[in-house]
Amino acid sequence: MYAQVVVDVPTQQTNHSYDYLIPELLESVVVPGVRVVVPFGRGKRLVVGFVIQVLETSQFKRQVKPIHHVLDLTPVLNSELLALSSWLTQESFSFWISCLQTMLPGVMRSKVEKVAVAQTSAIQASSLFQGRPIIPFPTTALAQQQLAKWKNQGLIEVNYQVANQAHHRQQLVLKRKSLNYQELLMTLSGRASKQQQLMQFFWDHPQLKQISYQELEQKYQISAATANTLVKRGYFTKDKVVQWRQPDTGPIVNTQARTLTAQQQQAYQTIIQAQAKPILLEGVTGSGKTEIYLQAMQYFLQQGKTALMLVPEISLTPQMVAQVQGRFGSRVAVLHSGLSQGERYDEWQRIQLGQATVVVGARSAVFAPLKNLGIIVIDEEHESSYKQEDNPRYHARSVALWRGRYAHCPVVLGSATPSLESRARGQKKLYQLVQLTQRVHQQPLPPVQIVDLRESYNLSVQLDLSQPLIQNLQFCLQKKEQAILLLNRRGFSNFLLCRTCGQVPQCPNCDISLTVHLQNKQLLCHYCGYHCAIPQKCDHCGSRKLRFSGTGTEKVEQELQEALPSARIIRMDNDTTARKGSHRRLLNRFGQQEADILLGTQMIAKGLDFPNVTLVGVINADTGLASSDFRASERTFQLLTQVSGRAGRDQKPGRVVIQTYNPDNYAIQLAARQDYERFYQKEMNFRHQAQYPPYFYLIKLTISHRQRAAALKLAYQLAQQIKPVLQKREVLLGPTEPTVARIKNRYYYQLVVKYRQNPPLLQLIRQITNNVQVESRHGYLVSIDNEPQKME
Ligand SMILES: Nc1ncnc2c1ncn2[C@@H]1O[C@H](COP(=O)(O)OP(=O)(O)OP(=O)(O)O)[C@@H](O)[C@H]1O
Ligand SMILES: [Zn+2]
Ligand SMILES: [Zn+2]
Repeated sequence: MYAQVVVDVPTQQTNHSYDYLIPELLESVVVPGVRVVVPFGRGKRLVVGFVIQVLETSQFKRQVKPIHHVLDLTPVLNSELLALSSWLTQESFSFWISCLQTMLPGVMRSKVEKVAVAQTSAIQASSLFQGRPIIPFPTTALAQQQLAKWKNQGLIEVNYQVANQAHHRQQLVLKRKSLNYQELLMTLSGRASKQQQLMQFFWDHPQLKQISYQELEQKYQISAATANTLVKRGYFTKDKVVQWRQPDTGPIVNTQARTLTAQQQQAYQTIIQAQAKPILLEGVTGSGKTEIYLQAMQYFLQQGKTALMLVPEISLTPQMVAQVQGRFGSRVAVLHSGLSQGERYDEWQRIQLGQATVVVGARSAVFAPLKNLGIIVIDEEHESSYKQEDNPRYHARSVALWRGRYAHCPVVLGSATPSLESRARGQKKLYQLVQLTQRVHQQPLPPVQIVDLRESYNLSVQLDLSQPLIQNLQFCLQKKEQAILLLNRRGFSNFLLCRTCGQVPQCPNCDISLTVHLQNKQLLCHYCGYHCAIPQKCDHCGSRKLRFSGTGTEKVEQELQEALPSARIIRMDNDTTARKGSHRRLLNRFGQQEADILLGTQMIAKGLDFPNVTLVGVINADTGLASSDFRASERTFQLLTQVSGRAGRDQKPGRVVIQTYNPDNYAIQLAARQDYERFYQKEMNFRHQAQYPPYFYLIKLTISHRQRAAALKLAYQLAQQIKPVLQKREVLLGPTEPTVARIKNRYYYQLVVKYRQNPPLLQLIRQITNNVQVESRHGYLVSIDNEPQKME
C-alpha cells in the first residue's frame, strides 16, 4: 500500500504530494488525515507530512521510500477538513502544508513532547509502559501498531506534555462498562437514590467513559461509598489512572430560552428552513440577534447535529460566550487565545471525540473538527478580525460558507452593519436577507447629537471633552444611569513631539514614528519591537521642550475626573486589559454598576449589552477617516453605529453624543441617523465608480527586499507579467509604497489587481506563488493577499 503525503519542507514548498510506501505493520494505522514522518530528498532527512490519500499502487513504485513512523494513531483531520484544505490552498494562494497545519491546535505544530497516556492500570503494567503511567510517544512500527490497537479500545490516549503542565498525578476513576444503564436503573431499590442518580448520570452522558471520584463528590455530591457499591455489583469498574489537566471552567449559569418577538420568530423560522442557503441576518442594534442564534442552534442540536458559532475576538465578547455556555452547558467547547496550548488541545480533542457538540470561538475556530454540522453562525460578520493577516491569509467567513455548502447547512451571517460584500450578495439573492427593524422592547434607536469640534466650545484650552458631552454626562449620572465613552484610536497613537523643531522620533529600522508607552517609560515601534527609553532632549535639535501629542485614554480619564469629580470611571484599553481575564472582570464590575462611566478604545464598541447604559459618547469620530483605505468610511460608519447601539437597550431611553471635526461627512451623518440603507446605497455608488469590491475582486501582492531597488525591480517585473492577462476595465495599481515603506530594514512595494472574472489571472497568480520559493533564496519576500482587508 502507498500513501500520498504532503510534506513540510520550508525551503522547498510545493503544492503537490509525494508517494511513500506504507510499512506492513502500519497498514491499518496509515489512513488519510494521519501525520507521518518520512525521509525526504537526497540527504534523506526526516520531515513531517500529512497523508492525503492511500493507494493500492504508485506510478513511482520503484523509487518510493517507506514511511519512517507515524505521529498519529488516528486521523487528526477528517475527510471534510482534508477537502477543505485543498480548496483553501487554491483560494488563499498559499501552500497546502500551511493550510493543513493551520487547522490544528498550535501544540501539534510545535516541538512539544508527545506522549502516550495509559488509561488503565493494566496497560501501565504492560511491557511497553513498564509500570509508568506516561511514556514518550514511541517511533518503532511495532510499538505504534500496539498503541493503535489500544487506542481504538480506549485503553490509551495520546497527548502533549506542555512543559509547565507536566506535573500530573494519579487519581481514582469510575469507568463505564458496556451495559444498558437505563434497564439496570429499574432493578435498583427505590431507596437507593444516590445510586440511581449515578446510573442516570451515565445514561444521560453516553459519550462519558469515566469520571473521577473527586469530581463525583465535588460536583454531584456522590460519595465514594456509593460508587464502590455499584462497582461491587459489577456495574462499573474502578481504576487508578493519570489525571490530566482540566481547564478551569468558571461557574455556568443556566439561561432559559425567551419567548421570541414576532420579528425574531420570523427570522428563526427562515433559518431553520433555510437548508443550504446562507442567511444574512441584518438586525438593528439591540434587536435580539443573539437569542435567535441560540434558539436556532438549539433546534439543530435537537436534531442530533452540531453547531459552530464564530465571534470576532473572544476576549472582547465574554457576554456572548457566557450566554452560549449558559444555554448549552458542558456540551460547549470554547476556543480562545486566553487558553494555554494544552487547554486548547484538550478542547479540540473534546470536539474531535464528539464530547463537545457546540463550539464558540474566534477566527481559527472555523476549523473545529465538528462532524455533522447543523448550523454555522458568524456574529458581527463585518468584522475585519475574521481575516487572518499571515499565511494562509484566509477569511473565516469564506471558510464557513464552504463548510456550509459541504454540510448542506445554514450559515447565518449576523450584523447590524453588514459588510458591503455580504449585503450586496443579499441584494442579489445569493444570500437570503432577513431584516430585524425593531429593538426587542420596541424602544426607538437613540437620538444622536453631533458636536462640531471646529467651532469648538473650548477654543482656548486643549480639552477632549466638549461642553455638550459633559452636560449629558452630568445629567446621566444624576439619574443614576451609566455611560460608555469611546476613544477611537484606529490608526492613531501617542507620539513624542519636539516643540522647538517639530521632529517626532522615528524607528531606526522602519519608516514609522515611535509611540510613547508611559507605563514602562519607553518609546516603542509597533512593527519591529524596537524600543528605547523616553529621551530627555530632542535628538535633532537638542531642545528639552518635548511634548506628548495625541490623545490617550489616561489623559481623557484625568479630564473626566476633573469635570465630574464624583464619577466612578473604569478605563479599558490595552494597558488595563493586558492581564488574563481582566477584560471580563472590568466588564463585570461595570455590569454590577460599580462604576458610572466605562471609558475605552474600540474594544468597548461592540456586543456589550448593559440595561442601565443610557448615554454613549464618542470623543473623536474622525481618526479612521483619515486613512487611505477604501473601506475607511465603511469602518467608521460601522464603528459609530455599533457603539451608538449600546445606549438605551432596555426600558430607559438612550442618547448619543458624537464629537467630530467632520460633521458633514456622510459616514458620520448617516451613522448618527443609523441609516444603514442610505449608507449602503451611497457607498455602493462610490465603490462602483472607483472599481472596488463588491463590484471588483482584489488581490494584493507585497514585495520586499533589503535593498529598495531590488524590491522595486521585482515589483515591476511582476507588474509586467500581470498586465497582459488583464481584461477590459480590469486594473493594476502600482508598484506603490505602502504607508509604512520600510519595516525591519526591508523595503516594501505593493501591487493591487482589480479584476472581475479572470481564470488566467488566477492561474498566473498561482504560478507566482510557486516561484516565491525560488525568489526567497535571493532575499525576496512576496506575499499574496486574496481579498485584502488592509489596504495600506
Ligand atoms: N425575545 C426576547 N424577550 C426578551 N428579551 C430579549 C428577547 N430577545 C433578546 N432579548 C434581550 O434583548 C437584549 C438585546 O439583545 P441582543 O444583545 O441579542 O441584541 P443584538 O441584536 O445582538 O444587538 P447588537 O448588534 O447591538 O449586539 C438582550 O438583553 C437580550 O437578552
Ligand atoms: Zn527638536
Ligand atoms: Zn521598527
